[in-house]
Amino acid sequence: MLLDVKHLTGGYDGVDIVKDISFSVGKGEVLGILGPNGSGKTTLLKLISGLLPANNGEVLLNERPLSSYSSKELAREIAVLSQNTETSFTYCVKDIVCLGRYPYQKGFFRGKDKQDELIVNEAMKQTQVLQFSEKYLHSLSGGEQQRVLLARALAQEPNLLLLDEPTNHLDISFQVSLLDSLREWTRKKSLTVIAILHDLNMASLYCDRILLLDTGRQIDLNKPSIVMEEGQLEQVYQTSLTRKEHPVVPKPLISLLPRNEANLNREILRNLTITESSETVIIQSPIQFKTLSSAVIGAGFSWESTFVNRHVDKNYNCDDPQAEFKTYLTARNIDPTETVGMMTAAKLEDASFVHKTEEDFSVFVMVTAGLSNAVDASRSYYHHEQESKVGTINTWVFIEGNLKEAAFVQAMMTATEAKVKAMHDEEVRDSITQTIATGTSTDSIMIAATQTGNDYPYAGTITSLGKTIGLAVYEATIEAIRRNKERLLC
Ligand SMILES: Nc1ncnc2c1ncn2[C@@H]1O[C@H](COP(=O)(O)OP(=O)(O)OP(=O)(O)O)[C@@H](O)[C@H]1O
Repeated sequence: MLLDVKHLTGGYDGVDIVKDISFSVGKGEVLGILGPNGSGKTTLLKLISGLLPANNGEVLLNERPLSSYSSKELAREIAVLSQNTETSFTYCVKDIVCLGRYPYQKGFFRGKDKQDELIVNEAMKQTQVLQFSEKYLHSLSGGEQQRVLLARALAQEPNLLLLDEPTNHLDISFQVSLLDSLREWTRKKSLTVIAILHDLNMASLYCDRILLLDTGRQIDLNKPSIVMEEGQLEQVYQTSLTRKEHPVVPKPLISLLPRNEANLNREILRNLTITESSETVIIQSPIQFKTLSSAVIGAGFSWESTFVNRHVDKNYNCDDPQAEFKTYLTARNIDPTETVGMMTAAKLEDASFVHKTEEDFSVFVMVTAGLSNAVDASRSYYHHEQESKVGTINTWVFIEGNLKEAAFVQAMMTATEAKVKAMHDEEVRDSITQTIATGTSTDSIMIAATQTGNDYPYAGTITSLGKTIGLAVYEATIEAIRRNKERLLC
């Protein structure tokens, strides 16, 4: 281990600020320190760097007590980028970065050699401050000063880099570039980084492990996916927040919840405006619903307030239906960025609507069913060619409640199972296999929740929410199927 911190306790004027902290950091690791204001993060960093003497416990660097290092020796091992940028410098940028080479100078009057020049240049290149070489530090912006001081720390060629809010003054591009560079240096040069970060998501994305502090105590030390547990962060920061997984990399992301967004909002389902014509069924809401859908517009998870089920001719064929649908919506003054849009060749006059109100929540379902393309999912393997027939069952489920993501997925399963049962009970058949169909080959579904009111972690078939979804979707699908059958008979 490069660094071992054992039962470290310390503070100011005999008052212990950080208490009994223990952890080890290996070569090439990035350790993030998180915690609320005043929780002791900077104090801990000062104790680790030797700037502040410990009242108890010890810090071992390369298995040697910190106190056994001379100050020059220590400067070759540890570089510190502290929170307050030193704007009082009257040196130019290059001279400041050169100060990073001081621990390597042997004689008092010995100047910089070629090696020093190369290292200083490289550090300035990596932090993108070469263009400021001849400028004075105080003439630069806060973010530029921050990068110059980081260049000085890098010029020190330390094994351990201690950073106190290194992204403080940086815009998002420099934040990402700095943290990307840190990651690269840890891999290539076995540099070890301990960084105090305030941005939970940056910590999640860039740290191997996170040390979480609260009132000077070690609350957790683990990888981000474990430390960044919703309840634990809410407790430590005394703030409402919610955790989601990053859409691209396997790391958690934290979103803050503004207080007024958490208000109860009952009766929303009764305030939906439904406009029906042969061309569209449009449902509009005064609030945005959180939706999970397989729609042409607004697929996946999103927040939407307008829901459009659009009739298209059975010969509708378009290379880019998404672009075409967006143009269609825009021409009708409907904002595609707040819309879930589905298409169907089914007659929209046959749409069925079912509303169920329970004590704690309500569910509203709309189904349109065209059946000519009905398929048995267990035997669709025997469909050799893509049939040209068009038929779609579009199912919309609106829920008044606060659903966890798992509940969205379960609501989708429950609604699908209810649809399949309706197909079974109405004996809708797959025209190729002649077995009972389970749906059509182009079915689409949407679960939309107000995210207000009671919490629903689950929506499986035996939960109170699942029971109501199952019944409402079943009834609506049966009705839509019967109307479609009647139309075919006429
Ligand atoms: N030089 C000092 N002398 C006395 N008390 C101090 C000194 N520096 C900090 N403190 C106190 O120690 C406590 C922890 O401060 P510290 O700066 O370590 O917290 P922090 O977690 O880094 O906070 P922040 O997120 O606000 O930067 C605070 O209550 C602070 O007032």
